[in-house]
Amino acid sequence: MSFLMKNPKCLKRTQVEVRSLIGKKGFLKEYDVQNLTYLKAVIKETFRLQPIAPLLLPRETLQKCKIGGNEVPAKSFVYVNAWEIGRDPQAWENPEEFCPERFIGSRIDYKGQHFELIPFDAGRRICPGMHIGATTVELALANLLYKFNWEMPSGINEKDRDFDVLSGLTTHKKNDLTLVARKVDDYLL
Ligand code: HEM
Repeated sequence: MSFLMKNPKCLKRTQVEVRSLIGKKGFLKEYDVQNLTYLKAVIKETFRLQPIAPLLLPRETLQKCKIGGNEVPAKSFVYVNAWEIGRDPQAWENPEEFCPERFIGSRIDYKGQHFELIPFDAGRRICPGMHIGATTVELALANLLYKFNWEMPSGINEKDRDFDVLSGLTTHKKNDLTLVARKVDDYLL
């Protein structure tokens, strides 16, 4: 929601997609979100810019090895910086820009096959809850956008919408995102 409030055109496009696909159905179920291409792209773009575990989980090397040409002694802690990888200019065009469109028609996904996008990590220890995690986020966002129109409270302006996070293994917003939700009458949907 923070990224969408900062990018009203993306908010509008996501909302139009959700409402036109779901029509007057009243509530979205898990199987509905499979057809929400743009909303899925919004979530991928959010995972790219703001991975929930920015350094994934640390690993300890069992024996000395080489990573990217560097000698790493045995019993070293190794961190993979998913946050930095998601903003790598060699992998992404305009990496700092929130642009869900970059995923439309792209094969890049977060399922561990594309190392430029690894919010759930990759390989043997990839998050086993990846599908339920992503679906839960998709479903919650889709229903929030379906049922409500969203506005900034009066007196809050552009510069108050920050992306500061608290330090920790997982990302939590430092300052709450406070929004005004206006319920859309069913007959208007
Ligand atoms: C959007 C939601 C989620 C994200 C971004 C996420 C991300 C991650 C990441 C980055 C790891 C560390 C992988 C590693 O480097 O070892 C992990 C591990 C794990 N996640 Fe998730 N996760 C999410 C939701 C869930 C859910 C819903 C469940 C359970 C229902 C779950 C269960 C686990 C478990 C059990 C591990 C440890 C796996 C292992 O050590 O082999 N996750 N997750």
